[in-house]
Amino acid sequence: MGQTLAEKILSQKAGRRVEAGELVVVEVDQVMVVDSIAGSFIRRLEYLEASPRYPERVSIVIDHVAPAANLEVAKAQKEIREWAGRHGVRVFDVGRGVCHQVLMEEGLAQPGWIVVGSDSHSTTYGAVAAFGTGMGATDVALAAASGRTWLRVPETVKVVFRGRLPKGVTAKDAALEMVRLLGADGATYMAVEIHLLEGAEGLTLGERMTLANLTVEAGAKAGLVVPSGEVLARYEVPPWLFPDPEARYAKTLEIDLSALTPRVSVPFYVDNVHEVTAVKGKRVDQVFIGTCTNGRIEDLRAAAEVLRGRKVAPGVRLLVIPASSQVLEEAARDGTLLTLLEAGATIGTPGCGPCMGRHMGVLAPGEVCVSTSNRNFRGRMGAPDAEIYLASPRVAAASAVAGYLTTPEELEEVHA
Ligand SMILES: CC(C)[C@H](C(=O)O)[C@@H](O)C(=O)O
Ligand code: SF4
Repeated sequence: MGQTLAEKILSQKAGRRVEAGELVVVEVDQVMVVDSIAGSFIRRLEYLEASPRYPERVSIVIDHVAPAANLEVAKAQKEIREWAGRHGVRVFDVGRGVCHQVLMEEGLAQPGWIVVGSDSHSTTYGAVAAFGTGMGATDVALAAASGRTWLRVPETVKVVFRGRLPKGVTAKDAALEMVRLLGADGATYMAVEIHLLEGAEGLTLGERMTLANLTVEAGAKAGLVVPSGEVLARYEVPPWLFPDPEARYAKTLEIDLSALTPRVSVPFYVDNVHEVTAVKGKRVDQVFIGTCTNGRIEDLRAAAEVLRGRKVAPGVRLLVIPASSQVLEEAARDGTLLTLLEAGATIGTPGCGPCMGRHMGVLAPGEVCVSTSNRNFRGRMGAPDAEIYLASPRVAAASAVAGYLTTPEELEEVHA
């Protein structure tokens, strides 16, 4: 019988053929810990009187509250640096960027690897068919201490994207549509295996990251994109890392990219996805372009394209936080940054920015934010009644110019 990608990766790592439902103990290729969880992670290791078994397989990223926003955070970050120094663990410090973007740029997620992260969006590594998964501080600490972890081999949902995206429609819209169809708990503890067919293979690495990133919003344990296109060109993909035609799936879902329109996820649930036209005209106070979902150079360029020669509407704050220092450098080099600044954007330190409501753009009661991130839960960015609408960088940029939720295409019509 055939195997899914998740079954194949876990079989390789377990050294025996395994199937969905079985328990396995596997070697972990990379353990990723973020600043907010690092304190608990260190405490667990201290409690066990343990240190990382393979320090070179551990990365700590200071990204969620970076630079430190207050004394407590500053002390916690100091402890991280000191502990990492003692144990020979690498730290990506303030300004390097969002954990998932940084690990990908650093080549610390490779096809067929298992990456255990202290962060739920560790599914992002599935863009290169790495089994990336988020776990709590205790499990992550045990993975660091032993170099291994245990997993129940997940069932798999197959999601097939066919065709090419129409002009003005993005991978974010496709990802939101996937979450809508799956539902917020539609893939709980399952692997989402993404097949790109009939033109969809053209999706870039960044676009694949956006898709894999959002799979966790349907509850996925991992989101694995079948390697093709740019991934085959840029990575070494082992020959076994392709799904078998007879693999068994819990369910299959098909999405026709060529028929897609711009989407928005309406508060307070990520799967509450509608066409932008359904909520068009919603007043906006803040627009946030960034995060592990959509803070890459292509996202900043897409926003700049909409903003070129235009100004952010009076009273609207446009925050742009590049996902990494590399993205920021690239944006500085190619002029994207200047276009954003001329339009009235505020640029923040690469990292998570206000995504989690900890700093750099917290929302006041009653405020409305259009964000390119992945979560719009109640209170996520500040006040419990503040509203977050999740959309693509294009829609976010157009909304910043209009002062209300809209698409670039509708902006054109208004101005014509
Ligand atoms: C802080 C971290 C644990 C958290 C996560 O797990 O995802 C954050 O990144 C988020 O997006 O909510
Ligand atoms: S950018 Fe947002 S979603 Fe991504 S890791 Fe940071 S807080 Fe989590």
